Formats: sequence, C-alpha cells, structure tokens
Amino acid sequence: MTEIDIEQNVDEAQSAALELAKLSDEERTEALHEIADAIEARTDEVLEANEKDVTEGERLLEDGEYTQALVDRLKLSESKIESITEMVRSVADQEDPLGKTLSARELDENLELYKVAVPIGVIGTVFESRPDALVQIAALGLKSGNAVILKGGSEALHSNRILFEIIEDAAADAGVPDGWAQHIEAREDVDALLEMGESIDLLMPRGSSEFVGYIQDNTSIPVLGHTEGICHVYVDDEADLSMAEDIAYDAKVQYPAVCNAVETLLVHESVADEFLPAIADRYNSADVEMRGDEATREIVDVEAATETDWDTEYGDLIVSIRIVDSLETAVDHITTHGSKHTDSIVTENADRASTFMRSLDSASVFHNASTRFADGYRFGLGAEVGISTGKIHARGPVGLEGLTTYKYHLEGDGQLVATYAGEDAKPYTHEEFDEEWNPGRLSDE
Ligand SMILES: NC(=O)C1=CN([C@@H]2O[C@H](COP(=O)(O)OP(=O)(O)OC[C@H]3O[C@@H](n4cnc5c(N)ncnc54)[C@H](OP(=O)(O)O)[C@@H]3O)[C@@H](O)[C@H]2O)C=CC1
Ligand SMILES: N[C@@H](CCC(=O)OP(=O)(O)O)C(=O)O
Repeated sequence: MTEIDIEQNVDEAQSAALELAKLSDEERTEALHEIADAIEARTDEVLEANEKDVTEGERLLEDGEYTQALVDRLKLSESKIESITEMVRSVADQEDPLGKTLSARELDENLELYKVAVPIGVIGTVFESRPDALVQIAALGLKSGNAVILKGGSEALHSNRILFEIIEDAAADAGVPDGWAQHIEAREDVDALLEMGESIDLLMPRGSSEFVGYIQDNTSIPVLGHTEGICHVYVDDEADLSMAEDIAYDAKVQYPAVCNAVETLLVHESVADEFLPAIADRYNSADVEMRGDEATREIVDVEAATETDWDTEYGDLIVSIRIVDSLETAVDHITTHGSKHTDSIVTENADRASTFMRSLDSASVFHNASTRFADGYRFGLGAEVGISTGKIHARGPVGLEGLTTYKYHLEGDGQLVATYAGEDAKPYTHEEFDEEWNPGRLSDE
C-alpha cells in the first residue's frame, strides 16, 4: 500500500477543482481523447497488472474467500479495454455539461435570473474491485470539471495503479491542472475523508448496503449512495411470453455479476404453466440455478426458495422465482424486497405497465426491456459514476448531469429590492424566457 498524506492530497484536489472549472470544453475534451489513446497504447501494461490481480483473485476463489462475481468484475481483456476507451471517447464527445443555462426568468425589465450548470467541486468516490469503474469515474469527473478522489477495491490494486498513472500522465500532458484526480488505497484514508467536510463536497460510495450505510452514518458530507441491485422482472398475464423469455434470460445471463442483473422473476399465475417450462429450459441451458416458491415447484423441477432468497442479490447464475396472483402482489413483493434499483414489467397492456411504473419507487422502471439497460453508457450518458440508489440529487445511472449542480446568475442594471417592497411596490414580471446566460446581454441591448 502506498503511503500518502491524505490532507495534502485533498488540499491539492480542492485547488485543482478551481482551476479545472476554468478549462474550456475543448481542453477537457482533448484531454479525454488523449487519455483514451494512452490507455490504448499501454494496453499490455494494463493487462499485465490486471493479471496479477486476477491470479490472486482466482487463488482466493479456490480457497472460498472470493466469489466468482468478484473475479468476473475484476477481469480485463483486450476487448474490455477497447470498450473502456470507447466509453472515455463517448464521455469526451458528450455535450459540455458546464455553463448550460438551465432556466432563464425575467424578474422585471432588465433584471434577469439565470440558473447555470457548474461542477460540484471535489468528489470522493469509493468503489468496488472493478478497474473500468476507475476510468469511467475519472473521465466523467474531468469532463464535468470536478476533482475526484478515487478509492477502488483492494483486489484491483495493481490494475487501478497503472490505469491511474496512465490517466494522470495523459491529463498532465494535455494541460489539466495537477491534483485534479487523486488515487487513495487505504481504508484509513477513506475514514479520514469522512471528516473533511470543509474540503469535500460530495461522497459517492459504491458497494454493499453495509458499506454505504457505514459511510452515511459516519460523515456530515452529503452522500450519494450506489448500492445493491435486487432487480425484478415481472411477467404479467398480458405479456408476450416469447419476449418475456428473452428478457428474463438476458437480464440474468448476459452478465450475472453486475448490480443490474435480475435476481427475482415474478410470474403471473395465469401464464405460469406456459412460461415457466420454457424459461426453465433456457436457464438450464445456461446453467442457471433456479429457486422457486411452492407454486413454481409444482410446474418446474427447481430448488426450493426460502424467505432469504427474496432479499438476496446473488450476483451469480442463480435466480429466484415466485408466482403471483396479480400485478398488485408483484408490486407489493418488489416494494418489500427490492432495493429501489431497477425493475421491469413485461406486458402488452399499456395501462398495466403504467400502473407498475407509477407504483414502484425504484430509480429505473422499465416496460418490455431487460434490467441490464440500467447503465450510463446504454442510457447515452457516455459512462456512469455508478447507479444511484439514493434519491437526492441523482437517481439511476449517474452521468455528467449528476456531477453538476447550479448557480444563480442575476443580471441587473442597478435595481433595488426597496423598489419592489412597501406600499408602492413595483410588481415583478416573473416571466420565463429562452435565452442563454451572457453577462453582456443587457448592456448590448
Ligand atoms: N449501484 C451500483 O452502482 C453498484 C452497486 N454495487 C453493489 O456492491 C456490492 C458488491 O460490492 P463489493 O465488491 O462486495 O463491495 P464492498 O462493499 O465490499 O466494497 C466496495 C468498496 O468499499 C470499500 N470498503 C468496504 N468497507 C469499507 C470500510 N469499512 N471502510 C472503508 N472502505 C470500505 C472497499 O474497499 P476494500 O477493498 O479495501 O475492502 C471497496 O473499495 C453488490 O451489492 C453490488 O450490487 C457495486 C458497485 C456499483
Ligand atoms: N452499469 C454496469 C453495472 C453497474 C455496476 O457498476 O455494477 P457492479 O458490477 O455491481 O459494479 C453494467 O451494466 O455493466
């Protein structure tokens, strides 16, 4: 573990954040393209470092200390590195999130109020052992003008070190102020961050509910938590069953280790006889272990599900199945056992889809689509810092917009509040208008 002076690192990040906010969109974009090129050029070094992490991970998997999900998330390959660099370029080419006028309102003639997007400042992130997460978070931080403190999972240490070095070097070559990204490795440094409310504007922990809860309970810094995904697919009595089969299969099998994979299938009783044998065949062909309630087990030969299954994120080729008598029971089940991450209904009935989507309090609610779409890249956000399971200020996949806040800019020509108060108070006009903020606008007119 590399020893660092955490206070100094955070001070550097704070100073860099002020400089970073002054870089133009062209400069930030160019730096991101250079980062993508540098990762590509140094693919061999990244793979070599990753090999060390994966070898250790596989050893611990054999000893039963690690899960397959952890090793799957840890592993890089040439094609994964290609998709990482594609994401960096995609972030680079997103519209500039900074300086955008979010709303403009005339308070009175020549007194105009603009709400303008700005960076949050210094963001402390802690994430799981997934090296691509470090790159995505750094890229989004840079494009949105935020300084980022990056703490990845210990299992990914070698991969994270080399990726951080590449990003830091390429950004410096492109003229990004030093210190805008800081890599920390020790848990004690995370604990120190929790005390630094004056320097850190936001904490974004990604990981188990236990860990995210620990952060929330031990800091006064605002926390945007990204935690477990107990995601559901509900197959309605008016579902296209062939579509439902494809969705249930994709949501479990396409990448079972991630938080947006489905964990529980809820099936309406009137379609269960037809649907369950078909999906069981598909799941069996992919070695998915199924655990069903009693009613499910009368139709297909699967393991028995216990109450614990409904509250479990397997992160693996395991799925629990429950037969429900109505849409309302499905919604109740998800409300009781879900984690407000992503839930999907398969139905041809638009009213039932609408009821499902309005009744649930999850960050993403889908109709006739796989839960695996809950992802910043797939949503067109370029990449994601994670999938927020909190509600304020960003929900679901967090991209550039989630990394900005706003400032009010008021442009006047000498107005005083006294004019608008008292007996002869002049009324405000309070009219919305469609104009970008431009400090010279009033004097130009
Ligand atoms: N919604 C989302 O976007 C995401 C959700 N998740 C969820 O996270 C869970 C799996 O992640 P898992 O790998 O087990 O994550 P963990 O919660 O074990 O670890 C995540 C990170 O937190 C750190 N950490 C854990 N405990 C502490 C502590 N007490 N003090 C300081 N740092 C700590 C870890 O560091 P160290 O390695 O040093 O222990 C690691 O960097 C799943 O439920 C998954 O769905 C994961 C990622 C994204
Ligand atoms: N958006 C990601 C999954 C989100 C995520 O980070 O999940 P996790 O694997 O739990 O770290 C994806 O679809 O690959």
